[in-house]
Amino acid sequence: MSAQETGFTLLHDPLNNRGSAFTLAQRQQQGIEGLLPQAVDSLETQVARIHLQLDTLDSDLQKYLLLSDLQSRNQTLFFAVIMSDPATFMPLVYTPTVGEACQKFDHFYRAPRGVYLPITAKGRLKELLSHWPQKDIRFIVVTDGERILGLGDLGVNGMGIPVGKLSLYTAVAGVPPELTLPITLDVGTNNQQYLDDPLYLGLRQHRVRGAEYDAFIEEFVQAVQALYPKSCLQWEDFANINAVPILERYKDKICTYNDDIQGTAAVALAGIYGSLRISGQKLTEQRFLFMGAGSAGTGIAELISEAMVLEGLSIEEARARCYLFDVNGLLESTRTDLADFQKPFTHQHAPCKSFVDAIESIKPTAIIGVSTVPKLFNQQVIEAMSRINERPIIFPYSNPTSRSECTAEEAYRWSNGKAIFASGSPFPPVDFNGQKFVPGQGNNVYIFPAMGMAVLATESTRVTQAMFIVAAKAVAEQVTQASLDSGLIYPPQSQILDASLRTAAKIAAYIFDQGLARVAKPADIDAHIRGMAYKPMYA
Ligand SMILES: O=C([O-])CC(=O)C(=O)O
Ligand SMILES: [Mg+2]
Repeated sequence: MSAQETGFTLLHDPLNNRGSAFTLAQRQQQGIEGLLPQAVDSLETQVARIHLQLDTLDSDLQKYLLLSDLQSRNQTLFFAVIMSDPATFMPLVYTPTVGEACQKFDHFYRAPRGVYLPITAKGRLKELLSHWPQKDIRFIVVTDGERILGLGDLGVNGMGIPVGKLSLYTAVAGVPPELTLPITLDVGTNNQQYLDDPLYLGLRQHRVRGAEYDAFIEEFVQAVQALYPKSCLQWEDFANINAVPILERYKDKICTYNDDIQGTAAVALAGIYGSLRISGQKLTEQRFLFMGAGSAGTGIAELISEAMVLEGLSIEEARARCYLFDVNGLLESTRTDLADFQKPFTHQHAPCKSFVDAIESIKPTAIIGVSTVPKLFNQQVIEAMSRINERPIIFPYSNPTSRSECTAEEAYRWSNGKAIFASGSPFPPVDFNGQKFVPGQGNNVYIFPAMGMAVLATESTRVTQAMFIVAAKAVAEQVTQASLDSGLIYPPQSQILDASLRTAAKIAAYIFDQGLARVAKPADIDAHIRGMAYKPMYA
């Protein structure tokens, strides 16, 4: 706790508040004796009290709100609770519950969190950013709220996503919370429901586009660079039209990445590597068909292609093994409605409007759903995949659960237990034909916190595509044979902190080898990272 901070303000500072765990000596020293009941709790007792409070609530949204209030009151306790049982708490502070929390953010708004930068403040972004109390910021997750999960344009209500992602940087990979900063850029919203809602909290105008938007982003990037020169900027849940050009513009200039494009790509690649351990096949033998042709789909396709190049294919041969399908059908060379970023995956093929026909013709070994449209992997689709493949790879990656292309139960049932399955949002285990299947969560949460920890430990100047391939391999390597036997192709969530620290160490080693680090290489990278990792304890 800081020297000047005494008394009442200390009890209202979430970074330093200990609530009922302040010792009697601390209470006397800080002038807060009498402001708390007499008992002095251990952190364990405080955690048990929160568990008890959560048990009285029956909706996940209520639990989310309780945890969010706790985060604004006592951060140590918040992280101690989340880290006490990540498999239980991740679905509450992250997908799927965070999706519902974002949709209703303006109705349930309590304490402010993070920084809001409206386009009406252009020219003054540095000033607004400087109001954030912490000065050493290493990770920023920023959104403009236009494509929140698969839920679409939620305007400033999207702030739940940067907040949730950064909580996981800490809970899942040990990045100290005071080094993180969630930001929402408010350029308006095209969501009429919000524009008509008197409780909506953002600018009441349609989204700004074009040169004015680009200039706003540029001013924002410059302000971040000026105030936080060691920070890594993570773009999150921007619409394709902005996500792709922003990443292109900045990826070779600053330490930055797009989680939806690159983080999702890496977790998909990890899932493919894991699946190949089950099927015994080679990456270069696979054919991928994507449902959805946005930046997540092309991002995965590109990273898979780059990984195939490492195994001997040319980039053209590799991309030729990745096909995309969207609302207008298969991406093929007669289509005239395609964007530049989709063209590398647009191949010679007859026009095809039916996904099942595309499966019959292309004979993919894997289908990956990034469409945000639920139920597109229907019985016919899964049956077709199961006819063509001994072990079809079925990845419905859209989030939250309500947008998933199919459920785990459907995939196992319709494939007669043959599917190698992973989904973007979590599904519970499935009993089918006397066998228990544990579906993996193919979510970028296996990647972005680890990437953050690696960047922190190395002060890397860049985040490169190759770093995501290293991350994917590191995640897949850790999956045990026992997990694979139950169908689980990712490390179990109960051990996600340990898994992320291992992944971070692998990425960090690569960063040092590539000369991208701004700190000297420690003798033992693993120990260095574990030593830096945040532990939820009162200092
Ligand atoms: O947040 C998640 O669960 C994964 C993700 O980035 C998205 O769906 O946009
Ligand atoms: Mg996202």
